[in-house]
Amino acid sequence: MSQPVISLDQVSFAFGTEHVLKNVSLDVQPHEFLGLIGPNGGGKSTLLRLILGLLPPQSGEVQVLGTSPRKAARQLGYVPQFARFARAFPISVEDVVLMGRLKRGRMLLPWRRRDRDSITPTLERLGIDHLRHKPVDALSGGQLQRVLIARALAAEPRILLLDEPTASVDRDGETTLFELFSELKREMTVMVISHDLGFISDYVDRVACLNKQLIMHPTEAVTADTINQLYGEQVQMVHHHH
Ligand SMILES: Nc1ncnc2c1ncn2[C@@H]1O[C@H](COP(=O)(O)OP(=O)(O)OP(=O)(O)O)[C@@H](O)[C@H]1O
Repeated sequence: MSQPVISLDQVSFAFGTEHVLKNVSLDVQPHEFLGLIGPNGGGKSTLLRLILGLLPPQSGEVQVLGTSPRKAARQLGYVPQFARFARAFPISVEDVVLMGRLKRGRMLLPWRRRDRDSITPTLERLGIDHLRHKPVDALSGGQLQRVLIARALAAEPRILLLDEPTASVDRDGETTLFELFSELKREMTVMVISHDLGFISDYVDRVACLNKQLIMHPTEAVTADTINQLYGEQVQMVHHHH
């Protein structure tokens, strides 16, 4: 097996006295598509923030691409939870996506024509090229989520981390996006937080179930019973037919 691109070894984390992650160990392989599920408050977003180097573990070790999360930060694409993105800025879709290119560290403001052209394939891939000049505060929730995904991809990351990227997207849109994530795994490693196990199990290679502690499952081994025993009824377990 090749060197994991994300490796957590016995990681624990608490906010004050509230223990959020307990002895979490996880290895994610190159080009793996991993689903992360678990109840509200189970620690999923916190785990992503540790991988991003935004929070330090209190004990244990996090390694990303064989180094510290901070050193690997430029190689990471992050799509934050939609609700956490303040969108009351008078800037266009194009500007938000170009912000992703800034991370590559080879761009100079103001944007040149070449810079603007460079994001066209990404906008087309997400089906949002026609929205390019719209202000982001005029977008629907689903459109904004696509813009945030395009911004992360514009940085040409080796690892893409997505925190509930389809929360505001309708079922057809969700299918389209998960088909895109499946395609992207040829180019990068993809890790996605979701509440909808029944849906994601058609796409992901493995499922990590997190409720302070983390348990890994091959996708086909996760049943409604396992989920209900571990996490109660909060995770949807509906199988969808495409
Ligand atoms: N900045 C913070 N300060 C204090 N406590 C926090 C902070 N961020 C998160 N928490 C707490 O840590 C716990 C885990 O939160 P986290 O956001 O990681 O869960 P989650 O699994 O992503 O939940 P959800 O499915 O609701 O998004 C929660 O109890 C939350 O209240």
